[in-house]
Amino acid sequence: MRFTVEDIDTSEVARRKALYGPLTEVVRELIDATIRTEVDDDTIREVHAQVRAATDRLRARQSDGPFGVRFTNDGDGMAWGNAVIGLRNAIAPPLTIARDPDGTHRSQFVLGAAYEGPPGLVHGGICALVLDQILGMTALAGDKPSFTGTLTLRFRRSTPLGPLRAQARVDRVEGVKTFVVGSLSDADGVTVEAEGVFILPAWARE
Ligand SMILES: CCCCC/C=C\C/C=C\C/C=C\C/C=C\CCCC(=O)SCCNC(=O)CCNC(=O)[C@H](O)C(C)(C)COP(=O)(O)OP(=O)(O)OC[C@H]1O[C@@H](n2cnc3c(N)ncnc32)[C@H](O)[C@@H]1OP(=O)(O)O
Repeated sequence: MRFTVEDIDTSEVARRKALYGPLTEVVRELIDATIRTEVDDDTIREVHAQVRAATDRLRARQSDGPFGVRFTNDGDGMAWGNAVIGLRNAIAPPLTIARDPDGTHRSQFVLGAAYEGPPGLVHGGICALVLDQILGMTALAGDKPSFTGTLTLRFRRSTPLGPLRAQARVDRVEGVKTFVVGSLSDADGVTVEAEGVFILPAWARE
């Protein structure tokens, strides 16, 4: 598993965020534009060649596999490849997840055309993706890893594409198992309810 430490300080983290964040954002826009564009065929072919060329330039030097979760010397986690929150992942919406003093985790975000399932509605698997992440981060205690054992969802009504909110809180802890509850909501209230059992794996126990 790729948990690694990078020997970098806060200013280097900030420099990398300022460099890679805008690249990811423009690729995210490219994904949306690819779905929604109605320009003429020649323009599509030209843009295809330009994107191919840009991709080849980025691949001139790249890592062998996924980004992994990297920690700085200060112990800050850089989950920059993460599918939900990753700073360098254009597939990630991305979510910024804040923690209240009472431990509740919350996020407000917008899911656009790239997350569609039924017409105009969020794909059920995307609802699960977002909820797995926020419940999973809520379950994390200190630097202990916590893996989703079971995630149960109740889709109460359709989730429209657009502005949404998610929240999660720990319900109870039983030994190595943390039970977390949460929900996804639109402006009219809850659309999906979630319950998760997150487990400190055997290999990470003292
Ligand atoms: C990903 C964690 C990273 C953490 C790093 C920290 C900081 C990083 C910085 C930023 C964080 C960024 C992202 C992380 C946050 C969220 C990510 C979302 C979470 C995920 O996306 S994660 C991927 C999907 N997830 C898996 O890929 C798990 C595959 N699986 C396994 O790795 C094992 O299967 C495991 C570990 C689940 C259990 O294995 P094990 O050997 O440790 O468990 P063991 O047998 O000892 O059981 C102990 C007790 O759990 C009960 N139990 C066992 N399995 C259960 C189950 N499935 N459901 C309910 N209860 C279960 C038993 O019944 C017993 O209960 P009891 O004690 O009462 O008898």
